[in-house]
Amino acid sequence: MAEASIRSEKPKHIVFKGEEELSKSLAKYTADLSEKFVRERGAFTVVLSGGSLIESLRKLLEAPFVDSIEWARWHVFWVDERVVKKDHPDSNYKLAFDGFLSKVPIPPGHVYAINDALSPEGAADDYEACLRQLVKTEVLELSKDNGFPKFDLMLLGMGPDGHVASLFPGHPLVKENQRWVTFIKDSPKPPPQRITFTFPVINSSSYIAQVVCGSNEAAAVHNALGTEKTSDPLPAAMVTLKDGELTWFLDEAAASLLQDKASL
Ligand SMILES: O=C1O[C@H](COP(=O)(O)O)[C@@H](O)[C@H](O)[C@H]1O
Repeated sequence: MAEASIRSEKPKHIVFKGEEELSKSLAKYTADLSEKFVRERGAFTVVLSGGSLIESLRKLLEAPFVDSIEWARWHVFWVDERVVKKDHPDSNYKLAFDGFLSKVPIPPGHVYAINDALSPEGAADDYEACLRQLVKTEVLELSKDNGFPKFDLMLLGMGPDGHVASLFPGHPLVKENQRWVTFIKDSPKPPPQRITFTFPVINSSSYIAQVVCGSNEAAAVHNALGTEKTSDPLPAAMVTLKDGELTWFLDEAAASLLQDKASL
């Protein structure tokens, strides 16, 4: 089992006056990384969350980003997905498709949704097999450090309880350290059946933007960005990159309980 990651220092965090400013900055950050990875290796592997994150990506759909990004080089994945049909209101794929993916020319073959005909176990196995195939075709790289897939950018949200992906506080899945993709049938947040990337995959990323807005999340942000040692950290506090860059994008409401909350 993985040890609970304890940070020695606070990760980088940027506080914005409001969600509008955050969204603009997130678009530039994402576009700059797209340009870097397309130049360096001809592809950009991007992992999306569900929830409010998708709305915060809206500025990518506007000038100058929408015209300058090489969308054809993007490969899009989900850090977690609800095991429902792709046209179900709870589907993270549907949320991203309706609000973002249907508005940009990413080739449909580069959008890796789950197989919604399978059980949670089957869908997790199938998604992991898909990732392994993409390693063979060199779309996806492996971490030299631990052999887990290394995505270029993960765009993560966080729930008010401090969960990330479908990794919930106190749930044994936070300790999974073998699988790339696993499943949960008792998610405390509905719907109960989901698949999720595991922490070794999340923590092998090159870049992570942890995007959090609103006062409902303020206590979890305060907890997760603290450096106090605890044997039972929030999942959001377990996002930690040894060989990558983690940046928290916060609005003033989400940062309201932090001491250093000077905003841009
Ligand atoms: O259930 C989920 O919740 C989290 C957080 O969502 P938010 O609406 O509070 O931002 C999300 O990141 C995850 O992908 C989703 O499945």
